[in-house]
Amino acid sequence: MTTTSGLTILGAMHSGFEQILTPEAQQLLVELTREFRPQLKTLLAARQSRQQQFDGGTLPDFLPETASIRQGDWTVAAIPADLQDRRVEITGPVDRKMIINALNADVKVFMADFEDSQAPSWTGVIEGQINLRDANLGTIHYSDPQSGKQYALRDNPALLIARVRGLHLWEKHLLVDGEQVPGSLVDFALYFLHNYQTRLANGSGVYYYLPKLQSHKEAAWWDAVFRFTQAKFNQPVGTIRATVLIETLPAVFEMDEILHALREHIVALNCGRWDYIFSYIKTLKNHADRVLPDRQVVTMDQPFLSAYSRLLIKTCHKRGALAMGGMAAFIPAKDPAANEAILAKVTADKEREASNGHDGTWVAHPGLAATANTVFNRYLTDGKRNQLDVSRADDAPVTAADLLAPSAGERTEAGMRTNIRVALQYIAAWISGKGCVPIYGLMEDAATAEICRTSIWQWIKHGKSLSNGQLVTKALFAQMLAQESAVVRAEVGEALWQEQNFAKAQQLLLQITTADELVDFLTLPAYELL
Ligand SMILES: CC(=O)SCCNC(=O)CCNC(=O)[C@H](O)C(C)(C)COP(=O)(O)OP(=O)(O)OC[C@H]1O[C@@H](n2cnc3c(N)ncnc32)[C@H](O)[C@@H]1OP(=O)(O)O
Ligand SMILES: O=CC(=O)O
Ligand SMILES: [Mg+2]
Repeated sequence: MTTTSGLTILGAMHSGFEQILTPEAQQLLVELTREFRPQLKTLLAARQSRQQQFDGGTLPDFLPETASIRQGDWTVAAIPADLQDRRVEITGPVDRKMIINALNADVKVFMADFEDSQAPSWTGVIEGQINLRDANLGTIHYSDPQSGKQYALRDNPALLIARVRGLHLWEKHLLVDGEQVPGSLVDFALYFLHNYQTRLANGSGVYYYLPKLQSHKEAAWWDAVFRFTQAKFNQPVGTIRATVLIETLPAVFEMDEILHALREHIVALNCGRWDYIFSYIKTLKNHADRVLPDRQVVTMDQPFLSAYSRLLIKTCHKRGALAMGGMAAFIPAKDPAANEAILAKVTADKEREASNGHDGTWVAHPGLAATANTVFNRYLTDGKRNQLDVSRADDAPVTAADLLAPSAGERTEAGMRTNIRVALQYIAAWISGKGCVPIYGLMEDAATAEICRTSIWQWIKHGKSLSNGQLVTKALFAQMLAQESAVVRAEVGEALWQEQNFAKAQQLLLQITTADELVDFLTLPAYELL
């Protein structure tokens, strides 16, 4: 259907969708797309040419042309009162029940996710906007058809921040001038339009998380999008506030520049560790001396990850921005002894972040909020809301070599087989519309699944051997994929195997892992199947 505004809507207009895709929303999408899509394409092309340099042997480094920004004396705009204390944030997809449970959890913030934990099906995207609108209005409720349990918001729910899709994702159900609209702009625009009045009436602002940026020029693009939107709705600069995930290897070398480009809108950077590990693999995919070991040993105490966390804190605090920690992928277990072990691991992870100087952290599940609170409450006593006073100014400088340091650890047959089973199950879930799933006791989302499949691709590319002496080849992978698919088929049962498109997932995993060129994001070919 092509509307009078010039937007073509290819997705079905289910009941209630007209409240989101209103004429005003359509107009905003058309204007934003016409204004910002051409530059976005240039930025995406720049990612490719920069990657060609890394593929040719160049290593990422701090940019000489922006040295004056790094050396300059400046800070970002003051942080609004309701964003000062973010000691524990829960994250999760924009399903109705999850939103209510997240906002009711014992956390300061809920990051409502259109990215790593959300498969962007048409209904998921638009229903997500309905759900967030109702959440901001305070009217959201849900009745579970299976259990009959009723869900509604508690008093003083957590603060809501929406994470939009990454710049690489397109919305195939919406066309402007015959071409797809950037998914990032769809999520941004619809969330702004349907919530800014409610949020401002409540004395707050419109808050976003921005994922997967690769350069300060992309940050400047977002800054321009914010300015355009604020001006259009006669709202002052700073109505919109952003937290930027530093979760790509190129971006870690441009943290000052990203803060500077967004200085009137930014409040924090966040260590998105899972995408960061994925990006380390992808960016350095041709560098035989930087191939990572098993995913299980790439933990935050690896030198390159420790350097990343410390430099992010130092950079943010120097500029007056918060430095958010990231996600431990553990989720609670039913068995009490197993759960105790999980809580101990989460405690250790959060302790490392808090003692480094992070201002807050993420949890994947409400059952982990108390554990994370306990750790951060010990650092935030006597009315302290954050650790902006921890400057790390006396630390030895974090160098490019520190940020790129190779990781010690084995590549094992068990590690490779686990990667296969996890990637297979995750892709099957994603193309069936579910972007975050529990697999073998861990939270798995787009970022963690990317690590699984790119690790194997890189082991094949560089002819790495496993600790048992087996050479990792395309043939070995294909053989293990067939074997592990049979294991998963037995584990999930025939009905789910058929229902969740496991055969398609198996085919896609085979294709992207044995391709000569690394596929940029698994969600790009997977989106064709969604
Ligand atoms: C790399 C990154 O980007 S990290 C950020 C992206 N990832 C995420 O956001 C992870 C979000 N977490 C999740 O989606 C879920 O925790 C999962 C899928 C991993 C596990 O969910 P479930 O299988 O439902 O777990 P479980 O059965 O233990 O849930 C118990 C209850 O907690 C709720 N719950 C679990 N996780 C969350 C969450 N993140 N937010 C809100 N509620 C949650 C469930 O809805 C369920 O509620 P109910 O008792 O009312 O039915
Ligand atoms: O988005 C978070 C990450 O770890 O990736
Ligand atoms: Mg991420």
